Amino acid sequence: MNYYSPDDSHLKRRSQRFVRRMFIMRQLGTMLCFFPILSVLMERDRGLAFSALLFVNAFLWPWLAYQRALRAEDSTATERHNLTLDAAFGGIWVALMALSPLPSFVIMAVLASDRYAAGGAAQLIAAMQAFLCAFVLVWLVDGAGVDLAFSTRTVWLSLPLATCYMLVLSVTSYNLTWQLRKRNRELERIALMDPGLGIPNRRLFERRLESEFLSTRRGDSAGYLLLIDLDYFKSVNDTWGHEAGDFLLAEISSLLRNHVGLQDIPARFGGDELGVIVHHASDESVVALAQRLQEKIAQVRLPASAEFRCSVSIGIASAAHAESIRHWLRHADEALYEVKRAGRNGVRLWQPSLAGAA
Ligand SMILES: Nc1nc2c(ncn2[C@@H]2O[C@H](COP(=O)(O)OP(=O)(O)OP(=O)(O)O)[C@@H](O)[C@H]2O)c(=O)[nH]1
Repeated sequence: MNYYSPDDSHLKRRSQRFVRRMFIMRQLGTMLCFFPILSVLMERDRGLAFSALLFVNAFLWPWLAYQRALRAEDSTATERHNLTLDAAFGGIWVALMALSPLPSFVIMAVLASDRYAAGGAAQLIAAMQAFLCAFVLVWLVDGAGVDLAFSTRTVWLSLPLATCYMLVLSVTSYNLTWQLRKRNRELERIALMDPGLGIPNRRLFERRLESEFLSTRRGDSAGYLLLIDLDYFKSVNDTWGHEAGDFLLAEISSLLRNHVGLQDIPARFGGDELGVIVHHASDESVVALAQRLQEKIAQVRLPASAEFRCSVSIGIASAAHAESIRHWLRHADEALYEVKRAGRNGVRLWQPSLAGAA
């Protein structure tokens, strides 16, 4: 089962948003088309019946299409069908205008860009087919007239359609892109943060590790890596339960967030192991920072036990001594191993003499 696929209610909400957006665009489009088409129909003396039909298409059809899509089992598919019907109606009006060039081309441009924005190439092709079928049919039945003259009034009445509609379409498309970008950023944040601890996860940590390593290599900073491992954490779980273990990890993470420098990055390295990338430090200052963290962590208490004392082992390595990120990580691990080996609850800075310790 794919746990990440959207559920039915989510899909329904998304469909309804699409239908509402299309309703607004359709209302605006048909209203702006109404005036230039009416102008041409009047110039060609098409009679009241066509004007009435145009009125229905411009002002009633958007409501009918909206209700039809909203009530449908599959709103998105019905709305796509509505979009194709719009194109067919467009073809009918272009035929009845005897291809009057200005309104016809503006209507075709609006239909094409709108269909493409709503449903990509598939929607555009379906719309073009519907447009051409309706156009050819009505045009032939209507006597295949071609009237290339148009009045100044028709020109003026076509301008709002050519300008306003395109502007609204661009704004709508931009807003959608912006929302998508915002959602992507949120998804990326979720993918790179540890949900329980509110600090970066190992994936983000490794990315930052790389940029810190390169920055140290360039001489822009002096990066250090702290690997922090909780001592006897298994016994915390065994004695006070997994929830107490989670609580402890969360307390220590929030403590790291609050006590490392603004440019330093705390993260969950995995399991009960945490890490901090220190952006710029010296051997003395980084050891002092690790000891301060150790003291703070020792003050953390479990709600279930006042006697409980927490201790951590911290291995430190400088990026300057490493040839690669892998080496840097290994050095920190070797330093941590040394602390564990020496009885835990300590801080150790990697030195070349420790190479191969772990
Ligand atoms: N509560 C809780 N426990 C976790 C989590 N992740 C890992 N653990 C537990 O952390 C324990 C780590 O155990 P070990 O690697 O043996 O380490 P330790 O008991 O701390 O022993 P030393 O590191 O040698 O001092 C395991 O029992 C894991 O189940 C977590 O997110 N929450």
